[in-house]
Amino acid sequence: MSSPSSVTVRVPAKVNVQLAVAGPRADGFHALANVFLAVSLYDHVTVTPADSLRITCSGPDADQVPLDASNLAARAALALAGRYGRTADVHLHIDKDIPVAGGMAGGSADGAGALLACDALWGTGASRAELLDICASLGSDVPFGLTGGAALGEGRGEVLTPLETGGTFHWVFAVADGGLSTPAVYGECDRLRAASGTDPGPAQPAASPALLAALRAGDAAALASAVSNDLQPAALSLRPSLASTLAAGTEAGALAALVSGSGPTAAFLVKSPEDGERVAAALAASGTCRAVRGAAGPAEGATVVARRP
Ligand SMILES: C[C@](O)(CO)[C@H](O)COP(=O)(O)OP(=O)(O)OC[C@H]1O[C@@H](n2ccc(N)nc2=O)[C@H](O)[C@@H]1O
Ligand SMILES: Nc1ncnc2c1ncn2[C@@H]1O[C@H](COP(=O)(O)OP(=O)(O)OP(=O)(O)O)[C@@H](O)[C@H]1O
Repeated sequence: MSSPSSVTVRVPAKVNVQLAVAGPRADGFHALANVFLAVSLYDHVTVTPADSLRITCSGPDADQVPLDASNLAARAALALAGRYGRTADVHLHIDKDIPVAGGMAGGSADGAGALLACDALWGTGASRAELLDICASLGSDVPFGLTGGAALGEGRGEVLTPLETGGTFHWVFAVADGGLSTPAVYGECDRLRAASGTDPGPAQPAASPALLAALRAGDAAALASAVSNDLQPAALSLRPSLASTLAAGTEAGALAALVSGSGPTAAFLVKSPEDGERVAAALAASGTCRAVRGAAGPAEGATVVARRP
């Protein structure tokens, strides 16, 4: 079979339904019990052979995306090329729908998407385990971009165990004006704990049995009672206005309101797509966020959606 002239991969955003954070490790990372759920907001990464590595980006937040070698899509292409002794002479185009620096792992999604796209373009024949290993070298959230669905991330979040889900969960996301830096939010979490004398708990936090049962049962009300995010106080400390976004969604009838990962996107679990529309309209009218998006999870991980001959 001849190699394709271009490959497009679709890759989802994530919300963390549980994010339990231990104290800082010696390497500066924090051990996590990170329960990821992929949701139906997607970036598309298209890779085409070119004279040298080049990146372009389209979409509402495209101006906030770096187009140099620091882009996770470029880093993924270079890492795969390096492993297979070839050059990464490709044009990577990112069609971006995932909010940038919003706590929804958009950059990580692009890393996973570019890796799968280059793998298909070059026909490297890399195993799933090799691809996951490269993902983990790129960032803690990147392996989950490849697998999607629902998974428990341990270690710094890169050691994944797939989780069973018994149904579809509906969400509304309130996108904030401006992003938050992930290291700054972890740093603020450490600072707040030290200042208040809060014990960061066990060296390796555990997933909540009630939360895992709710996911397995597809029970949105039970999931709403079990969600938690240890980074939420830190995100609120750095972005106090987030409190009014969370309150607006709760008042509008969301089952649960929480910060997505390191924020500042606010995530609202709702009973149904119809309830989602009501909550979305109330959030849009509240003036407490820049944009509102509905989505559902679990969503499929990185998937080749087009392969041009
Ligand atoms: C907040 C989450 O999005 C939740 O899924 C992730 O933990 C962040 O994952 P990520 O963006 O892929 O982060 P990485 O690129 O691996 O690390 C960026 C920085 O975040 C902090 N970091 C990240 C992951 C982790 N378990 N502990 C950390 O302290 C570190 O300061 C690190 O230097
Ligand atoms: N492909 C990419 N898309 C967006 N940002 C990228 C990309 N590659 C690198 N970055 C850099 O990463 C930073 C974080 O962007 P990203 O959208 O991944 O944040 P995030 O969703 O908060 O991440 P996470 O949830 O994994 O902590 C951006 O400010 C940008 O400088």
